[in-house]
Amino acid sequence: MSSAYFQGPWVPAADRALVTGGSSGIGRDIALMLAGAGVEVFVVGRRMERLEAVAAESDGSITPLAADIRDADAVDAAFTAAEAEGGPVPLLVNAASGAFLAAAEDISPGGFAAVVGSSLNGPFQVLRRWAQPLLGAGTPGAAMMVSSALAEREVPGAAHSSAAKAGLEALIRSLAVEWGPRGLRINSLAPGAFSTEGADAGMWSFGPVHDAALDNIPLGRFGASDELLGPAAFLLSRAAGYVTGATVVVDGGWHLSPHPFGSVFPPRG
Ligand SMILES: CCC/C=C/C(=O)SCCNC(=O)CCNC(=O)[C@H](O)C(C)(C)COP(=O)([O-])OP(=O)([O-])OC[C@H]1O[C@@H](n2cnc3c(N)ncnc32)[C@H](O)[C@@H]1OP(=O)([O-])[O-]
Ligand SMILES: NC(=O)C1=CN([C@@H]2O[C@H](COP(=O)(O)OP(=O)(O)OC[C@H]3O[C@@H](n4cnc5c(N)ncnc54)[C@H](OP(=O)(O)O)[C@@H]3O)[C@@H](O)[C@H]2O)C=CC1
Repeated sequence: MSSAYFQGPWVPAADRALVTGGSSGIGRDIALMLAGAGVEVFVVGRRMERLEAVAAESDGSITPLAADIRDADAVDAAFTAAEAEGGPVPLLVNAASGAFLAAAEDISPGGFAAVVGSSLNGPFQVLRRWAQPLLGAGTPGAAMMVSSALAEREVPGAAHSSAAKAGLEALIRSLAVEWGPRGLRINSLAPGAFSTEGADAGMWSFGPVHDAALDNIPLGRFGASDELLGPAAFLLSRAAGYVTGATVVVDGGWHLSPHPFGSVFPPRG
């Protein structure tokens, strides 16, 4: 991944970063972008072999750390490992999350908990554990949480995910206020529809939802992965030094659509 995203004032705000969800899709692209700009990166995900594959694409600057972000002890162990040599990690990207398409009445308590766990509770554990040593040491830092362009919209077929992402946005605003005076910036990057390994196997694998999304994006197409990298680089750079509690929406205008997910879910026979 090119370091060209970081130029001029868009210098990474620090030289060490932890990226959850760094083994696939959006998180992987961001991890490789940071590594290409000379940042030491720790990638976190559940499956070690996929993390190792991303690390192998770097020049040794990416270190894989396996953890499920829903497991507070595993999150603590990952940060402890990342902090072992260089101390608190000033840059955080949380891209890990999971969702599946289902009619609301078919979402079991376990299914709801799995999605909210990976999209709200887990990200909170990650943010809290990231912040604790920085706050203790008085070291500045910047976090970018990957939310969703539809966090404040209706998303039939993904009620659990949209509720969790709305909660994540609210969480970010509160933490930006609590931690801002102590040197931490917390923002969110809100993607619209992007083709990734996980989303293609999930959300976008159901043709009617894929097509309804496409029909409702004002710019008329899904986003290209490199179209997220510039906004991500900005939020993680010194150029964003006065930006906190903000959401940068990168969605071709999708959130402005009257019915962003259409009305095709649940399927009506
Ligand atoms: C606008 C778009 C916004 C967001 C987009 C994206 O996020 S794109 C990002 C795309 N990337 C990803 O999404 C990342 C990969 N995705 C994931 O990791 C999974 O979607 C996950 C979140 C369910 C993981 O949870 P896990 O490891 O704990 O998995 P588990 O197998 O142990 O199941 C736990 C519970 O969930 C239930 N359940 C599971 N699937 C379905 C289903 N299809 N149908 C119904 N239910 C389902 C399962 O039955 C069980 O409930 P039970 O039996 O206890 O009542
Ligand atoms: N693609 C899209 O159209 C959209 C994506 N988003 C958001 O963008 C982010 C990235 O999504 P995308 O790249 O598409 O998804 P992918 O499924 O391709 O990547 C998800 C990554 O998160 C990791 N992950 C998932 N669950 C956990 C967990 N519980 N603990 C630790 N790691 C986990 C996965 O690794 P592993 O499975 O090995 O754990 C993988 O590295 C997510 O927050 C998603 O909600 C938002 C709107 C639209």
